[in-house]
Amino acid sequence: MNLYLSGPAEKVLKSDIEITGSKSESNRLLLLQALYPDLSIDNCSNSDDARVMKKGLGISSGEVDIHHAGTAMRFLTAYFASQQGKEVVLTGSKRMQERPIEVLVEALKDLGADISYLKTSGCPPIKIKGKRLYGGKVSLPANISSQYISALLLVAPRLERGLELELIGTITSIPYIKMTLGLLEQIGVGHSFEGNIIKVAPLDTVSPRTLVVESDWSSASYFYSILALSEAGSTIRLSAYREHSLQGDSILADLYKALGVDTQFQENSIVLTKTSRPLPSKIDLDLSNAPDLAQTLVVTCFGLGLPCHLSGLHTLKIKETDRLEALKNELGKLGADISVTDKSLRLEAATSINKAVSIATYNDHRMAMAFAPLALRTDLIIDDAEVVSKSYPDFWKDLDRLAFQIKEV
Ligand SMILES: O=C(O)C1=C[C@@H](OP(=O)(O)O)[C@@H](O)[C@H](O)C1
Ligand SMILES: C=C(OP(=O)(O)O)C(=O)O
Repeated sequence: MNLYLSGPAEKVLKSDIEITGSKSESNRLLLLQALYPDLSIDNCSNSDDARVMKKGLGISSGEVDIHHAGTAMRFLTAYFASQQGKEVVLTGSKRMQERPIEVLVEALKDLGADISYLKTSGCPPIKIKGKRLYGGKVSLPANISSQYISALLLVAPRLERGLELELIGTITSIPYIKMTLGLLEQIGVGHSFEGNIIKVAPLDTVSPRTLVVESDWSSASYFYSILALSEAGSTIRLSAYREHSLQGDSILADLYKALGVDTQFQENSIVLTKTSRPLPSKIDLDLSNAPDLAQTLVVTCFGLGLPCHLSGLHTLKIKETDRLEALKNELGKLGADISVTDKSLRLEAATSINKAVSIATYNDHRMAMAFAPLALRTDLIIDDAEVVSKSYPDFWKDLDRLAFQIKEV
């Protein structure tokens, strides 16, 4: 499905939008619920990634295809490795079969797991024969993906000796590790994170309780971008959000202040308002703690005609696609002067935007959603627009609520 997008006829935007639960929190809680069945989950994400996570947790033998879901692949690997008597094959999309998992597999093997590669060494598909793992100390590189660390932490309280992780190298995507520890804390798991050592204590049972997933801040980023590109006075209420979030992408509220968008926390919502504040002369950010915001931010800057330099992007090359190359190609088609390295991106101030360009999305939900706000500046076509379902299946419906003009072509 390719969609032709134009901006709303009414220039001042106003809408209320309910966003589905965070996919990161949901996939962690789904795993914790499998380990502690007394847990219940409210506002669980309706994303494909949460759906495949549930499906994976429901099997005890045979193959499960987790498509493009990085967290599901990594979290289920740790789960099945520690489930005695279960024997499964975890596979995924063509891209998933290129996304590295060796760091996690090696750490689990050090703990006694039985995991083998079925195609390419270091990547899915993998065969896992579940064993009783006892836990203890293990070291692993921390500069490739935090998901390996979260995967180990999530199963840690179920291991007899708990876990002591030594993180080697610069730790990337730290807020996601803290989110994992924050959720463990909510169910009563003892832990510490000092320097490069994380310790998790064992826990046998939890008392029955319901954990409420906050809505997804990465999904909120597209509305921040829309507001940044809209007329002063435009306002959007998003729910359900909390002022004290476990999600690192809640840094959006600060980042977009510089781009003219104010955030007010009201009960369970955030109210975003576009102000008439003057823009800075350039944006320069290190996004190693919020890698999923890179695409949104660079497209906003392009639409605003602002130069921007983003660093800390070393994880982008191994996500749903090589996001640095994808951004360079697609912004380039729109007329941007953009250059990338393997960990940074530089965009020069745009003076014009090419019209009716088709934006390829590379099986990456964030390519589709990050480019959509540009319809406020020029008509554009988003190819394979259904990719959004990986994290935000209702994205196009919600854009329609904002009166964007959307036509299937
Ligand atoms: O743990 C998580 O839920 C995630 C961690 C991040 O990945 P990396 O740690 O690989 O950067 C992030 O990009 C991804 O969307 C979700
Ligand atoms: C990188 C992402 O997801 P994952 O790694 O879980 O596939 C994402 O949602 O931007």
